[in-house]
Amino acid sequence: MNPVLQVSELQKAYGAIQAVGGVSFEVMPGEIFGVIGPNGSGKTTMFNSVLGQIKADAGSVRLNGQDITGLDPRELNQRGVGRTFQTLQVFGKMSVRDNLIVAAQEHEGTMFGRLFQPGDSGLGDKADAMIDQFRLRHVAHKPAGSLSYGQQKLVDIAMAFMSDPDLVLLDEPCAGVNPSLVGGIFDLLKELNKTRKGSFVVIEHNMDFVMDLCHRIMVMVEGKVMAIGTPDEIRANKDVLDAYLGN
Ligand SMILES: Nc1ncnc2c1ncn2[C@@H]1O[C@H](COP(=O)(O)OP(=O)(O)OP(=O)(O)O)[C@@H](O)[C@H]1O
Repeated sequence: MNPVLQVSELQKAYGAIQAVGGVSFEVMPGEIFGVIGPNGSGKTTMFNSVLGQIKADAGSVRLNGQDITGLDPRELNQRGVGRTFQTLQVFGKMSVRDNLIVAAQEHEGTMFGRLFQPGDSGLGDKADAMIDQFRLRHVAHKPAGSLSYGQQKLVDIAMAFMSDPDLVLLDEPCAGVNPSLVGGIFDLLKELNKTRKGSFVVIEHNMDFVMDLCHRIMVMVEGKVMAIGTPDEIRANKDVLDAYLGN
């Protein structure tokens, strides 16, 4: 089996700070791959370099064997890579349903939805199916900005899945979410992984969430990979316990 994502020797510095110092890992088809590490260990910088949000200084990124190093986020989206951000990216004044339609339109390369009120453009059924899967039916026609933070987070995640991506990168899906909604996000990601057979990369500080959700986990410390392994291997790793989990 060939990896979906292959990151090799990725590097990114901000002046004297080596935010990402030669990170390599692979994500296999259908795998949920977690990324953990202390604040400032380079997780988001690594993500943004993989996703073309920022330009890496060195290293390469391959998607299904093809070199995608340096492609911009729109090109990546059209090649089947979805993402969520640490901060919400929903359009507050648009309805939940229209947010989902716009996300799919962007994948198809039309800016129509951003420029005008989106019509259905054949994507309404798909948006409705996603709304049902994410249990958002009761708020589907409300402006996304009027929803609770946790519900907006669900909309944000649903938007990433509207393009039927092979690979989705989720940056802290639980951050700021009321604990009562965290279980819902967990169940959804498990279900999406099973039904859509996509691969996910998940940055998350919630240890129970990440340990239960992920097949393998990478630990980053000071811009480098300290360990990659199954949750049990990571829990038992002495270096990881000393540097991170034991705190
Ligand atoms: N735009 C930037 N300019 C300068 N330094 C930056 C910038 N972005 C990140 N850094 C620095 O790079 C290092 C890695 O930051 P990064 O946000 O990638 O870590 P992180 O592991 O995602 O942290 P957190 O868990 O807090 O989100 C930190 O020292 C941070 O201060």
